[in-house]
Amino acid sequence: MRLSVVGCGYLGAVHAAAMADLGHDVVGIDVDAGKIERLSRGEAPFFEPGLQDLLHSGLGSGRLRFTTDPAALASAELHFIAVGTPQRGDGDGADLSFVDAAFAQVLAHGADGDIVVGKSTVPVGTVERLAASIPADGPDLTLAWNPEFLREGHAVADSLTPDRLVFGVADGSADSPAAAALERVYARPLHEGTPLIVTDWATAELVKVAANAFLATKISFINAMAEIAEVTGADVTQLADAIGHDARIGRRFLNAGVGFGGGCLPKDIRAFSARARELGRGDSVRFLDEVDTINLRRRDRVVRLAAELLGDEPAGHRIAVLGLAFKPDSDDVRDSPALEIASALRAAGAVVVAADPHAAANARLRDPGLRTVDTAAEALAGAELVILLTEWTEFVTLDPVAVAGLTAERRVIDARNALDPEAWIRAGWDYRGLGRRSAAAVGVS
Ligand SMILES: NC(=O)C1=CN([C@@H]2O[C@H](COP(=O)(O)OP(=O)(O)OC[C@H]3O[C@@H](n4cnc5c(N)ncnc54)[C@H](O)[C@@H]3O)[C@@H](O)[C@H]2O)C=CC1
Ligand SMILES: O=C(O)[C@H]1O[C@H](OP(=O)(O)OP(=O)(O)OC[C@H]2O[C@@H](n3ccc(=O)[nH]c3=O)[C@H](O)[C@@H]2O)[C@H](O)[C@@H](O)[C@@H]1O
Repeated sequence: MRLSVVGCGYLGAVHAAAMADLGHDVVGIDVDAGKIERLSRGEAPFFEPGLQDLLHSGLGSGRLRFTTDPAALASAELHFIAVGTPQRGDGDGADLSFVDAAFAQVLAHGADGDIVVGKSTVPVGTVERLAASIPADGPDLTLAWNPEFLREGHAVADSLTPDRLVFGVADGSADSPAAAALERVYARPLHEGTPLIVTDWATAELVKVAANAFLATKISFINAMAEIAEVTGADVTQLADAIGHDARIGRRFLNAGVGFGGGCLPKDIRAFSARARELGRGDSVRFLDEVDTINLRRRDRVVRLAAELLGDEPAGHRIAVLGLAFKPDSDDVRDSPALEIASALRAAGAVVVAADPHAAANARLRDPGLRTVDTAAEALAGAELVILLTEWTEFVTLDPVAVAGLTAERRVIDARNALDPEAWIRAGWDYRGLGRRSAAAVGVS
């Protein structure tokens, strides 16, 4: 099929390349000329494992191209909208101006019979509003919403072999032309057995925010347990292992630490709450405000713990920060707990030296005064405190014996509970996890 993807960011660039891999003719459109230039050269504009190869094969096949020209929409019969829906500057709700602008472009360049498929995460009711906005003399477009569940760092596999597909169509019927068109788009994964749910617009919109709200809740739940563990001497990692063996609970997304960040979970739960309030159902998801509060409290906890370990005054002390991205295998620093903590410690006067394999440049764009270095060893040199904030493999596999010689003091905060406490304690470190058992209780002398 002939497809367009409007918006080529973390979601759209991967989606465009994945659609070409599924055998479609795809044009990716973005207003950012620099991004389009890099994509057209086969260069991923952000770090995402496997994306570069997927781009190369798409461009090489002749089935994938990128442009800033919205007139290219005319070459496609089905248009994916993958632009951003960030938190509004003046409140918790989603800023839909990019979605509206992208839809206006499709209206301007699309043709009768075209199908518009939203992938951006939007508040429930958005599709209905867009459909109602089509002018009487506009093209006869059909709207569908196909929410995306990819995870950064796993985006290629998640796009090529999703764990489920959700098609939201006007009448909620699998027999509708829009559902049939989407079945052709996703013929390969559907043939491979990917579960499909065809539903109405509102359910499809809600599925997406409900999924992210559930994941965020799971993380804040375990972080709340970490807070209790901290005052009782219990160990939250063992607690997570123990409850996670119950298949009804499951161990995934029960890693306590510094909490969730990124361009999605934080803004999506806030937008969901804001939308529920608009609908007069704020009470139904009020717990999400608590989920947000618990999450943000974990960042403060790390800043306070750092101060405590440095004699209550971080000013002037050298701190090695390992990790700036909101999660490993990504260069994304949007609402990154790691970056926020590094910046807060700097603001408190600490001499912060940070390392991240891929996110340092993005971090410096947001905090230009932040000192970054290329390797963990450089960050650790002379440090009085080490804080692990993003669990990149190269950080969690550091040898505590070998790196002990680099730092001025052997103090480490494992803000992701990703290190082996016993190994670090045995190597002479004052190890602090978040909600993990203390050195004495681990039984290491
Ligand atoms: N990043 C992720 O892992 C996922 C994101 N989502 C959702 O997908 C949407 C996009 O998210 P990201 O890709 O992370 O955002 P992003 O900010 O990385 O990408 C958005 C892109 O849209 C472009 N854009 C804005 N207005 C445009 C227009 N009128 N025409 C063409 N391009 C335009 C921007 O230049 C930018 O490149 C959001 O709603 C997000 O919640 C959903 C699932 C996963
Ligand atoms: O809507 C989106 O954009 C996406 O948001 C998340 O994906 P992503 O933000 O890429 O990353 P996650 O793997 O979900 O991690 C989110 C945050 O939670 C944190 N996290 C995750 C798991 C955990 O156990 N503990 C924990 O603190 C991570 O460090 C990270 O900061 C969802 O997992 C995707 O399904 C969804 O498509």
